[in-house]
Amino acid sequence: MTTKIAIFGVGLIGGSLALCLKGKPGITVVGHAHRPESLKRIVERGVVDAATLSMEEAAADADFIFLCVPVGNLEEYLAKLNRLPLKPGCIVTDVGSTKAAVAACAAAISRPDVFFIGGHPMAGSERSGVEAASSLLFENAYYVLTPSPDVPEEAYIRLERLLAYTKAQIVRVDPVLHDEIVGAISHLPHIIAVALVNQVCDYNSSNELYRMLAAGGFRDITRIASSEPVIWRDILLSNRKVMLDLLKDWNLEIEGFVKLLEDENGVGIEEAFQKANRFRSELPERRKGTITSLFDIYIDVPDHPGIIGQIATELGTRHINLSNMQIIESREDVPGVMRLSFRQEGEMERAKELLQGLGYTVYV
Ligand SMILES: NC(=O)C1=CN([C@@H]2O[C@H](COP(=O)(O)OP(=O)(O)OC[C@H]3O[C@@H](n4cnc5c(N)ncnc54)[C@H](O)[C@@H]3O)[C@@H](O)[C@H]2O)C=CC1
Ligand SMILES: O=C(O)C(=O)Cc1ccc(O)cc1
Repeated sequence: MTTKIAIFGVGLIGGSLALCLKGKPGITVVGHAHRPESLKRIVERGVVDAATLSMEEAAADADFIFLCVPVGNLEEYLAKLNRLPLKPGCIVTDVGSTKAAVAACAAAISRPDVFFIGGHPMAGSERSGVEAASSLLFENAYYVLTPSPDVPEEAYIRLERLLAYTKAQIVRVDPVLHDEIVGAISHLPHIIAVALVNQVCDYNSSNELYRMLAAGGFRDITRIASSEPVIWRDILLSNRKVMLDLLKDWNLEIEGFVKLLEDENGVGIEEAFQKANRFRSELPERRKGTITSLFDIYIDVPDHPGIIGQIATELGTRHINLSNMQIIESREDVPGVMRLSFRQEGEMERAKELLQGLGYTVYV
């Protein structure tokens, strides 16, 4: 007996799910694309067993349907699916970054023999499209599910079992609460990153030195400003009410800083940094998969040819598996900083000891 999985929207998230599920015992993954160009990309990337432009064909006899399209298209996809002959017991789920709107919409078109369970894998990247998909994207990440109370436990468990292939940790959250929390920890940071980059972009139009001098710190905190505009337009509009409240609070935070500076309140500035430092140090360890790495160390490296090869060889000889290596900052007159990423904490610790032993300055 085969389990048919239909994935609508095989981009970063849909493609990563496809890679997690394809080839698993008894599973067939069918991808749906809304345009011939997208179909070609999915087939070329080889993430699905079969691909089609026909919604009907993709959905026919599917045991699970994953909607991995932009949030703004979820309602339309649900409405179209609702008109198709779906297999009794079929579970329809989505991966959208907001959950309240899709939950309301699914409730309005629910059918007794088909179950909708909202979902949101809390992993991703600023990249998009099937080319960026990875089977390891969800490993160790949280994966939120937001079933309505009338979804039978049997259906929830079936989905949870299937998602075990992603190696994510499933958490059950109320959809409205999800949007409030994710609004603060994901959507607000995206707005702030974009606003900051655009502020500097405007200054830069009268003086190119801004771009030239913008280095590590600016890049680090603005990575997510490079995220897909259509995906983020939809997320922010869908979570509009929550975002408006959060932005009011954000304005208060910023006004607080304005006041501290106006008053030349050094103690207050220190307190603000101490509070942030304390809370940040209590954040859970990074839990994401490969795209943002699990365990990173940073080392000062003199900027001379051969250094990358030397470090990689030292690690390789001791069978320490490196998942990524990146020069973050490199100038002729100062040491560069290299980021080494490991999938296992133990490997990171061994690399740290080894490199310290070889005389490198290592930071965690
Ligand atoms: N980017 C991220 O890091 C994360 C995104 N999500 C959610 O996952 C969903 C998919 O996002 P990504 O995979 O990042 O985006 P993506 O742009 O990589 O993929 C979107 C896919 O939907 C397809 N699509 C189908 N109908 C479409 C239409 N009418 N208009 C535009 N595209 C259409 C596109 O061809 C593409 O394959 C979104 O709902 C997003 O909120 C969830 C977690 C993380
Ligand atoms: O790139 C990052 O760090 C992200 O924040 C990725 C991301 C984007 C959207 C989501 O709904 C969840 C995760």
